[in-house]
Amino acid sequence: MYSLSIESLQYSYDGQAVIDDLDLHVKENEIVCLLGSSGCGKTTTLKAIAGLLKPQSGTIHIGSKCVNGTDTFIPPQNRNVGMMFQDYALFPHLTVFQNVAFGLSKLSRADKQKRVDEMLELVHLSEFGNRYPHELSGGQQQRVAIARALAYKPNLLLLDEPFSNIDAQVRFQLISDIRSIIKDQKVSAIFVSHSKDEAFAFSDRLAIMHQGKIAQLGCPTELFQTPKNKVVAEFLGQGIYLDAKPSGNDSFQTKFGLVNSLTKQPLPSEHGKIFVRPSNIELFNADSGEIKVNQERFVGTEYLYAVELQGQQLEIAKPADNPLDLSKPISLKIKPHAVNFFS
Ligand SMILES: Nc1ncnc2c1ncn2[C@@H]1O[C@H](COP(=O)(O)OP(=O)(O)OP(=O)(O)O)[C@@H](O)[C@H]1O
Repeated sequence: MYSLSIESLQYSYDGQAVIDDLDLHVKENEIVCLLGSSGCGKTTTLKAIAGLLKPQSGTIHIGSKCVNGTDTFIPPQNRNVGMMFQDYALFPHLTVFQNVAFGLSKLSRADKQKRVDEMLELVHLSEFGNRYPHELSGGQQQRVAIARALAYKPNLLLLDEPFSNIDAQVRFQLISDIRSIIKDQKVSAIFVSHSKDEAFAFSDRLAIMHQGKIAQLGCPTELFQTPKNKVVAEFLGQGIYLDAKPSGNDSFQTKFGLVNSLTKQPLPSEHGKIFVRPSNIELFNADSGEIKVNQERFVGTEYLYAVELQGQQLEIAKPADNPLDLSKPISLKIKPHAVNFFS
């Protein structure tokens, strides 16, 4: 069974479709990231799941329970969904203990104490129960927010850009900590982000959103190696398109030589384009070569060389201990990789 199933969801603001026939299925104990550019409908999707807005059509099931359908609309407080947002929204006038206890009014005093103690221990803040939010660091506040969201044992956790206010130096440690906490608690979660680095670190599968739809759902390697379309390929990182003609079922003839693919697939015989990321291109000094470097940049462990290939700009790295000699001819080769071909 899925912990969340969304089918044919439609939502418009003032007649303008923002979610357009969206389908999404999240497995039990799975963390899925909704990843996409600004305005593609990520937050609106979360709000529809939480019941903070009412979609015009489509169905949403949380576990086996229908929370949104033709004749059904379960209000947010009855969906058993935990939420955690960018600004943490801790109550400033309540202590850490009181913040975590906030949603537990139905429990007896002793059960409440036990549950909050468990939660604070889980997020390593047992010593901080009497502090107020302003007496905590950003990362500690975020851990209180996760403790509060998990305290009443939600079936599903919704996280909207929860790490964007956290200092970059501690962000990835916090992401790893919160991921472990969610996995320990065996809760499914939907996480909204702009950042693919955060998404890779935090989630099991990524749903790339584009114009109100899921363009593709899969684990990071699957999306990288077999993007269904150009939107997905480009969203996951910089690259360029090169004219290419398939040759056999695992190589492509390009202006820069034969490119071997590590994945075999039936290919059409006509020309198309391959999407090549800078990491798949190697620059080197040769006896002859036509590659012109427009700019060289030293960034510590490597040099970045700005080049133009078939009218497209990109930066290609070389290790700092093996730089190019710009006074000599430069050539390139495209390394064997899982080639993305588009007809
Ligand atoms: N209350 C509203 N009234 C009208 N339009 C809205 C409203 N809220 C959002 N929108 C529009 O709906 C679209 C989707 O917004 P949404 O907040 O879901 O995007 P998002 O993918 O979460 O963006 P971001 O990454 O910038 O937070 C945007 O074009 C936005 O301008």
